[in-house]
Amino acid sequence: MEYLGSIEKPLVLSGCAYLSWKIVTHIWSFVNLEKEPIRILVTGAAGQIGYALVPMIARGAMLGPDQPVIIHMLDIEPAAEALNGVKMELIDAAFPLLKGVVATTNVVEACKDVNIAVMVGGFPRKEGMERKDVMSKNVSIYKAQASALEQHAAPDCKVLVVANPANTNALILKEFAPSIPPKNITCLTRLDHNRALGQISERLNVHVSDVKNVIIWGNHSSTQYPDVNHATVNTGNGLKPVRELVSDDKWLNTEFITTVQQRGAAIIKARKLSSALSAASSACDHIRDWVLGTPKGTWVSMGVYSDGSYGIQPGVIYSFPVICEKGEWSIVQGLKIDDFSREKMDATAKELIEEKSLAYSCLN
Ligand SMILES: NC(=O)C1=CN([C@@H]2O[C@H](COP(=O)(O)OP(=O)(O)OC[C@H]3O[C@@H](n4cnc5c(N)ncnc54)[C@H](O)[C@@H]3O)[C@@H](O)[C@H]2O)C=CC1
Ligand SMILES: O=C([O-])CC(=O)C(=O)O
Repeated sequence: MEYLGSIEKPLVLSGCAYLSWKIVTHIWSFVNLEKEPIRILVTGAAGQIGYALVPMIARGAMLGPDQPVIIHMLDIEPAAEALNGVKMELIDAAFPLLKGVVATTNVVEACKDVNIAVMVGGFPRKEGMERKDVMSKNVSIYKAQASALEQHAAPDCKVLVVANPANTNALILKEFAPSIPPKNITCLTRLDHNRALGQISERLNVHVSDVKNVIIWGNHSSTQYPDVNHATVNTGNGLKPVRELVSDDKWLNTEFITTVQQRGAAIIKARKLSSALSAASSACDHIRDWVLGTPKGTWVSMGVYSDGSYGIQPGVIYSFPVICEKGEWSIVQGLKIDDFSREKMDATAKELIEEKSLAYSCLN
């Protein structure tokens, strides 16, 4: 600056200061720019999963801490008063991200312009029942709600079916909403995936976030196959295969599998109610990863329409390992499948094919 005279120097300095101030305010205006709210439908919102799920969504657990949301809640007429109570509590909790609440028993109003639909509404199974025992009651709900979603939701709406039998309800929804792209219809097996991570973490006494890449194949039922053949643990000294660390194939091939398969029943036995907080939390995980992407090197399990990968015939919603990027899931390809896995993957596929024909017979 030596070459500047006493008049130019203050002018240049104040010019620089002005420019810096402009840059800072410009960046700040971007940082502060509030995103448009996303509309999220929760059906069965007056039920126990709904009651756990809506505050998680309103707190940002599903779409992140800077994403405003408008929650649409649907339930049936007998639950209208309870639903209104949930709405009152959402207002009372003064969630900063919550920009609006629609609480209704009208399916058209509920589906209007929603970007994400979490379908929890239905009848839960009770102690001693299999998930397919609630089939006849629930598939007809999913047939009816398919057309409402197709006609009134946002065109790119992402759908997650939670209510049981989750895979088959999702399939019925897909079949009766032909204009919704099949890739936008999924079902929840993330709870099973998280349960498998939890069991490994307990067994190895490592933190659950250090365990990754378990797989749930197939149906969200007692035939599902929780597979650890590709799972790893971050030991702090690199990634090690779960099989090597557990070093007990007998446990991994028997008790581990049945514990995960039967965990829903164990919760029902203990609580006399089905899993609600873990189901709600896993539903948030499912949508968050789908919309915002899976972390690099990590896959998750999602029930998606089979494209024939791993020899699973198209025509069923089957849980696969997926990675998500830019709002799209894709099935992880090329994993080696041994004979033990093959048999279990086929058994759960067979159950889904049977469930499909049972579902259709319930609808006729
Ligand atoms: N995929 C998964 O990982 C899990 C699935 N589930 C399933 O989720 C479903 C919900 O479970 P909970 O919340 O415990 O049951 P819940 O009985 O407490 O709540 C279900 C709600 O759905 C409502 N509902 C019934 N018919 C409806 C309709 N046509 N439209 C809108 N709402 C309707 C009910 O009035 C009730 O408020 C069950 O089918 C259960 O088996 C439960 C846990 C995990
Ligand atoms: O077992 C049930 O009926 C509820 C459920 O789907 C689960 O907890 O996984």
